[in-house]
Amino acid sequence: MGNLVIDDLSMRFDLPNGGSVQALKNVSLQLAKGELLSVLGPSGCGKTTLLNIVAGFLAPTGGKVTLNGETVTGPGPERGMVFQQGALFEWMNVRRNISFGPDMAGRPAAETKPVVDTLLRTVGLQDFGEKMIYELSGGMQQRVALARCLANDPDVILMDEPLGALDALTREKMQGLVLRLWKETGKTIILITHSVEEALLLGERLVVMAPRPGRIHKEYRLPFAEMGVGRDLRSVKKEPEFAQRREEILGMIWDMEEEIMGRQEEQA
Ligand SMILES: Nc1ncnc2c1ncn2[C@@H]1O[C@H](COP(=O)(O)OP(=O)(O)OP(=O)(O)O)[C@@H](O)[C@H]1O
Repeated sequence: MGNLVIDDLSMRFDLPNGGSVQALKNVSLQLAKGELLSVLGPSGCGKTTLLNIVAGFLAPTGGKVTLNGETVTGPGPERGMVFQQGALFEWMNVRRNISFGPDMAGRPAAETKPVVDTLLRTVGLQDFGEKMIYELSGGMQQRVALARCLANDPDVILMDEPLGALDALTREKMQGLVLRLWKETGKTIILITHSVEEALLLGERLVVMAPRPGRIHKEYRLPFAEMGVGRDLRSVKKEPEFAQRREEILGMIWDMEEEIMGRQEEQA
């Protein structure tokens, strides 16, 4: 039995004009503790909706999510979320951003301080604890977001395009950090990305979703995340199997997008 069970999820949004959108239909997935799943798919295939249901921000119209046997009915500290950007508290320094969850939970400062010190070192920000968020680069801000999430010691980390706003070089460094954190912490991670390369590099499992209705189109089990731990990720991308998978998945998503365009032209 998986640690996180997504069981036959469906989500229909009712629209003000009386119509509705079937954002997800019969999506099932099981993640064992410590698995890293990346989710790819064309725009509108329900990736964010899926993550928001697992986070407990949205209630599904069908099916359910359970974590360690408990049904998810709302947000909870055992499920941490890392967004693309903008979710940090600008008016607090780095240290206070990271300790926010434990502070809110009423943990004593003397207990939290060493945890924050360790996390600052883990994400390479040991000299930046007293800085304000606006003094940091985008990559550093995402390091804070990761540390803040880890400070709550969640069982599952949900990442919605966490590296999407970063420049290419910073993004590559951060991909290495995500892999290292995954291995060091043993957390279960679901990562949404629009980048096929990122999904291949970081996902030991990868799900490609299809739109209208949002559903699982294909699932892979991949060796690259394991290969990439502690290794230059550019060398992983040079593996022949990596290039082959990249072309296969790019072609799959291209075909889906062509079909969506075709349908939109028919409707116009
Ligand atoms: N609150 C809402 N009300 C109505 N429709 C919604 C709502 N949220 C999402 N949708 C619709 O559900 C579908 C799935 O949206 P979702 O944002 O989950 O897709 P996505 O794969 O994350 O897209 P993207 O890659 O562009 O972020 C889309 O057609 C979207 O318009």
